[in-house]
Amino acid sequence: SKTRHFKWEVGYIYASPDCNEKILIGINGQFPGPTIRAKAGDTIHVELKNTLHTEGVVIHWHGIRQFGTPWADGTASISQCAIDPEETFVYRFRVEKAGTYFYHGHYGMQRAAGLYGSLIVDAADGEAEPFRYDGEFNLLLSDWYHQSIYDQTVGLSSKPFRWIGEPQTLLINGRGQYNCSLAAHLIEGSNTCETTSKDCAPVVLRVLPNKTYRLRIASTTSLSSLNLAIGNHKMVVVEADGNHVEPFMVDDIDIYSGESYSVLLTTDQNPSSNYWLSIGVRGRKPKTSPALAIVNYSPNSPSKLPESSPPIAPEWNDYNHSKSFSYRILARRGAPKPPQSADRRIVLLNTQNKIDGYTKWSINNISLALPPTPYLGSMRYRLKNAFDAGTPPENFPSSYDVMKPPTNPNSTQSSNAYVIRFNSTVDVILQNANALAVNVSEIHPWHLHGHDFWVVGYGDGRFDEKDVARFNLKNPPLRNTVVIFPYGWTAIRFVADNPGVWAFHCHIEPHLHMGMGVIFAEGVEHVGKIPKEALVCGMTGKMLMHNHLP
Ligand SMILES: O=C1O[C@H]([C@@H](O)CO)C(O)=C1O
Repeated sequence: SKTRHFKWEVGYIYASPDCNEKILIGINGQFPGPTIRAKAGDTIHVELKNTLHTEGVVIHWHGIRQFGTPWADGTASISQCAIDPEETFVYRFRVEKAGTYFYHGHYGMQRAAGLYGSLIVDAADGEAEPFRYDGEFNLLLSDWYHQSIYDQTVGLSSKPFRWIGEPQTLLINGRGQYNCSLAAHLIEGSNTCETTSKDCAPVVLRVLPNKTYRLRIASTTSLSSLNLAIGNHKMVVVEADGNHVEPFMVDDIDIYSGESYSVLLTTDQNPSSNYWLSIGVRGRKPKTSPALAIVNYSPNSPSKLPESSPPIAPEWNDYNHSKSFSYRILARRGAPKPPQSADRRIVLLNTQNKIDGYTKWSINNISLALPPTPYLGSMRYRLKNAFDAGTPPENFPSSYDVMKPPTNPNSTQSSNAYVIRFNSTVDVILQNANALAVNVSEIHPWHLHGHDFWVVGYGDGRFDEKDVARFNLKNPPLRNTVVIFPYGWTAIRFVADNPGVWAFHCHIEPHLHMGMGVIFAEGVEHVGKIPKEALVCGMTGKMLMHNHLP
């Protein structure tokens, strides 16, 4: 195995991802950031310089466990201090498992400003994936707003609340078309795209007939849940979040923010034609046009547009369609099985509510407020008063009606954390509920840092003790992100075997910003020597840490 070195500068750049010029956060002048490609077992070494003018930055390596390197998880206030402007921080960590991953900013709403890129881990030398393919494509999906993340952040934290609304454009590999469609000639009422900027040129997947391609698909959207389909073609799902799944064939896949998949695409259709790859919004009434890419059968010209309309996506609120897709995702035969019982069960009720008239999201009536000192340091060094004391609740009142808006919408804020016994097995039940408005319950994709977890069950309505008997302990899929459906619950199981402090949160950027997350701490006493640079800032910080007082 190798150490792979990268030297990055994070900074603002002018770009036109959807043919409209904006400023966004790029890396080395690129958007999306450079793709990291490595082999399982390699060490990644990223020397990251912050060249943003007036704000800190951190980068989270989404799906990478950071086993033994919890300080490299890249979560501001949790695993490290934000890196100050002009400072350099070294992220050094191992990538243990082959799969499709990505990285992104985890400070404020910087991910939504474009701070993301792909991280792809190939099988180690001498190892093979349990499926074969002739070539591959990488599709990093995102959504794009014309409003800046500063406008958004202030709006979300204002009274009255200003919601960010739906995105203007969906992007594939950082490119999209605003307010126009490549398929305008086939879709009544849509505008033709007239632009020459290569920033927003359509993505073309150039294929040969009768081959099998692996499409690596990851979503780092700020808000949108997505559905992806390819005209005339079926896909076989083989990977989810860096874990092999039992292969199954579909017409379309749903992908929520924070998730990744690999699908196999066999180019067995009429080769004289090209085909659309289309991505649309689900779970929220779509106001954003689908993003289109072109599957270009060689030797056709890539500019030969497909003759048929883009594939019809399922209705945005067809939750049965989405559920049946999620329920089909099961571990591949031979995959690691979960412990057959858990030592602890934590039930997390997700509610939208109010604090002093501000709109928030809370978990068991606590909205997460991050402390100024990163938990990893304050817990490792047992500092008092660095964050709120006390254990957050493990459950919610049995009188709470998850099908109705909260009778008392008022909630509280806290930075308290769940401390989990090292090496114990934990079940978490994510319970969805009605939001503040009547008859509204939204999709939330939850992402756990530092772990993969088994998805052991889903259900509608309120979770009940007797649902435990229905948990799938035979072939539950391992993942790092899982969705809770409107008015439903999702059960996960994991082993707390990774010393560190880990965020567990809704991957919707504005929802995290509104407090939708919790903190898990496990085995912090076993955390090795934390690089001082993670916990202090500047030379005075280093000097004081070294106790070399003048
Ligand atoms: O957090 C959210 O706030 C809005 C809405 O509930 C209030 O404007 C919305 O759709 C969210 O997901």
